[in-house]
Amino acid sequence: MKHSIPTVLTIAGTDPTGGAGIQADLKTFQEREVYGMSVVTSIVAQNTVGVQDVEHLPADFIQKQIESVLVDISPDVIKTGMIATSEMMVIIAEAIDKYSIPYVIDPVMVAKSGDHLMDVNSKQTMIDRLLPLATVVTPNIPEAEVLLSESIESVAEAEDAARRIVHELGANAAVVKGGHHVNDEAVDVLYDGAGIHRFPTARINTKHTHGTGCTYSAVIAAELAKGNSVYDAVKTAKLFITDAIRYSLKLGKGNGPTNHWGYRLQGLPKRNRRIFQ
Ligand SMILES: Nc1ncnc2c1ncn2[C@@H]1O[C@H](COP(=O)(O)OP(=O)(O)O)[C@@H](O)[C@H]1O
Ligand SMILES: Cc1ncc(COP(=O)(O)O)c(N)n1
Repeated sequence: MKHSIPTVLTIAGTDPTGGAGIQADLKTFQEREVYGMSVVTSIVAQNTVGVQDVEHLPADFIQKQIESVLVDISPDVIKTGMIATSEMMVIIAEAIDKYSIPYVIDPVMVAKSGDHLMDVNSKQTMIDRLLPLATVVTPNIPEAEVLLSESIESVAEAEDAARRIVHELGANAAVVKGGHHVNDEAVDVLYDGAGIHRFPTARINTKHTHGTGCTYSAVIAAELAKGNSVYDAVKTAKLFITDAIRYSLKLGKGNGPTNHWGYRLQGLPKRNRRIFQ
């Protein structure tokens, strides 16, 4: 730990409805009791229904924001979410490399609404420049399929994908998340370079999963900043996101946000939970 408290910097896009992106990351950092900082890559006009418009910040201004943070309060961990273009990826990779900071990459490509958040032509830059720097990469099934150019139909294939992302694409560890499997379990699989670990939970029947991936990777970044192992960080992230989905807030007209303090409700008497169910 570099400072009096663990510190994490997120570099990502925004969600004005507060369920995904930078806003979800900062709420999660606060819940995990690490000091959160943020650099905006793109300003997204979006809500629980979809993405209405996107304004990308110039890459050199993203670089300026990163430099402002890094020269002053150097984070224990950097997390990235939405990075729309190759140019942005190169600038971010250069900063992470220059300052040698542990790095969690959530390779955000398409929002739950189906809107594209990453230019499809920048996939190779993500693979060449960002993945080799990653302490952990957290693709969902469609993202792992794009990274590896292969389809994933089962948990065994997800395990294989996690291994390949480490051995062939150079990440230190990979978690392939199970939210997109069509079965009654949501199984995340971690390959940490030494072995495979499965994190299964029952699938919760809800449409309120906006920002699950952002929240999950933010927990991993927070736990790594505290000095925990990748295995323990993923275990905490899975517990945290399961309660965030279970106690979701039923906000919005579409796929609503999760409840970033849901895990605090575990163990409370049932009557105190009623408003969340
Ligand atoms: N309906 C669900 N029930 C339980 N867990 C879920 C559900 N949907 C997603 N998850 C969990 O939420 C986390 C994020 O997964 P996923 O939805 O695949 O990512 P993304 O938001 O990047 O698409 C994972 O831990 C996954 O297992
Ligand atoms: C700025 C930003 N970053 C990421 C997501 C993905 O969120 P989801 O988990 O709903 O796919 C998003 N909707 N907006």
